[in-house]
Amino acid sequence: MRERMIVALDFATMDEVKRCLGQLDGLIRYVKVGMELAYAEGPAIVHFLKERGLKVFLDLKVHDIPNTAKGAMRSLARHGVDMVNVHAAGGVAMMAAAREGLEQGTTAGAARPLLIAVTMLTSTGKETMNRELALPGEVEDVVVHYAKMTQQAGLDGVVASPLEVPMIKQAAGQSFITVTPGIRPLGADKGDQTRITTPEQAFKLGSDYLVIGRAITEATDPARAWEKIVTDVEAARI
Ligand SMILES: O=C(O)c1cc(=O)[nH]c(=O)n1[C@@H]1O[C@H](COP(=O)(O)O)[C@@H](O)[C@H]1O
Repeated sequence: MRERMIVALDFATMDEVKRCLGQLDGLIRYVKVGMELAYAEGPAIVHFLKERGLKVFLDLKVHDIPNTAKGAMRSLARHGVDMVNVHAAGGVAMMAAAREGLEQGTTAGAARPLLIAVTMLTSTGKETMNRELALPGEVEDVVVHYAKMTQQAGLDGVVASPLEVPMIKQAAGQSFITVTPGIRPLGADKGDQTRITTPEQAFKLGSDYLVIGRAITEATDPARAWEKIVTDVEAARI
């Protein structure tokens, strides 16, 4: 189960990452490098984390014309990460091009990183989606539509809220991967997230990977926060 809990290292410097990893030493297996850290520290941060034996989800949410997305993925593949992502809203042609680029860039004999697509950001609620993004209907329906597009493009899975996982699995099959942020242990501050669940609920709903950031990284004692989540999930017998 620990292999399926990805800690979001949303920091701006290598020093902050080192401090956080020190606090979580020996506990975590999988981390996420997002835009803040990747733009500040570059590919060196990925190599640093891989050298420490951690799996890395490089979350750069590529969203561009197909040719550019393909080139971006070709470059990202060279860094030996385990998972990368695009925005499903870029469309089927863009996602298929991204996959092609990723395959071209992967070193011969090495495993291709998992390629997943962000559906509707977990910070977006129905009201915002309907009014600002001019997408009518329910968030779940749009998420499932994006999941089907993602599958059609030959990607491995999607990023969504745990709340949508059962519908995604029903539409795309059990082996279609779901990576779910929007995780908040009971009592944790919701912050900018809208579509949230507890870690226990996320696993119960069938999420393959949980992405957890501030509930761990901003805790007074990150190791204790991590262990509490693990204990709660185990107590729920998931
Ligand atoms: O692609 C992502 O990882 C992502 C997609 C999404 O819809 N929502 C979302 O929160 N994320 C990321 O997941 C992490 C969630 O962080 P916390 O809200 O602090 O747990 C952040 O690093 C976000 O960038």
